[in-house]
Amino acid sequence: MSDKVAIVTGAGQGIGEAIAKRLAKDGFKVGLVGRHVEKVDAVAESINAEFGADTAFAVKGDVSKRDEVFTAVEKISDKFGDLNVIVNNAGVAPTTPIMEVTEDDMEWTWKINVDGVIWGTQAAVTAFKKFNHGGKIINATSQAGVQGNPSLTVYGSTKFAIRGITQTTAKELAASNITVNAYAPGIVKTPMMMDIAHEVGQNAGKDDEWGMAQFAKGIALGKLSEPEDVASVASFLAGPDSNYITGQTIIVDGGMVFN
Ligand SMILES: NC(=O)c1ccc[n+]([C@@H]2O[C@H](COP(=O)([O-])OP(=O)(O)OC[C@H]3O[C@@H](n4cnc5c(N)ncnc54)[C@H](O)[C@@H]3O)[C@@H](O)[C@H]2O)c1
Ligand SMILES: CC(=O)[C@H](C)O
Repeated sequence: MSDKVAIVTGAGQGIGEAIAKRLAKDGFKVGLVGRHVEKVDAVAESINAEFGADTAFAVKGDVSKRDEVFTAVEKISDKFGDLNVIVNNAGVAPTTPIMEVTEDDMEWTWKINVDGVIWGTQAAVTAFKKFNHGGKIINATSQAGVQGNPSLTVYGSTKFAIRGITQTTAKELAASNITVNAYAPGIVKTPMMMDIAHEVGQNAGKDDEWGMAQFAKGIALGKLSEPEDVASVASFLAGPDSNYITGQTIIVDGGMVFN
């Protein structure tokens, strides 16, 4: 059981929702941050119904905007009186065949996926120091940040970048008793992945199932993961058993953990 406080960004659906629910089950107070406040409110309500009122608290915030991230972290840490873990989960994944990449694709995707990790890290470290203790930073990369995926150059470049940020910040923050790690899911059944499968299928004149198969066959087990599989790794990284692990990326593929 934990009496600690965690924040999860992009917690309105998919992997972020699963992580928020798992950390609540682990005993955390959970702050949920999302662009669409009605979605994170709904997840917070379901968590409070299951784990007790005031377990979860939702705040609107766009992770690409530094001020909104700091405001969200301040609101949540003020509400619960502490902060111990942040999960920089929010992300977007446009399908971008290399010859179709635009400047907007690059700016939009990097501002959310990469800037969002930087702002979440800065805001969390600011809170850890305010409460005079260390903490844990957990970033969302991807198998697409470990191996190149065709049609995902822009997205994949952000996920490779997040692995690098995880390593650099882990070294910078170790002296402050702050660990930084990342989870790298394989192919997980979420709206993001369904959208990619649809786009890839459409681009090839095929159906969504064909599009999904283009990714699953490239993954070690060729199996799809559930958001809860990823949440189990986030639970480990948020808990005390991972206190001496930092700068690492844990691959979650087909419901199994690889490294
Ligand atoms: N689904 C997969 O197969 C898969 C695999 C590997 C990695 N990932 C990563 O896991 C994370 C979650 O993915 P998912 O599949 O649950 O995605 P999803 O699209 O289903 O959910 C992402 C959530 O993030 C939110 N979000 C997007 N931009 C935001 C912003 N600017 N500010 C705040 N919230 C924002 C969305 O509203 C959504 O609720 C992402 O970082 C993704 O790159 C997903
Ligand atoms: C294709 C993939 O790995 C996800 C979206 O990160």
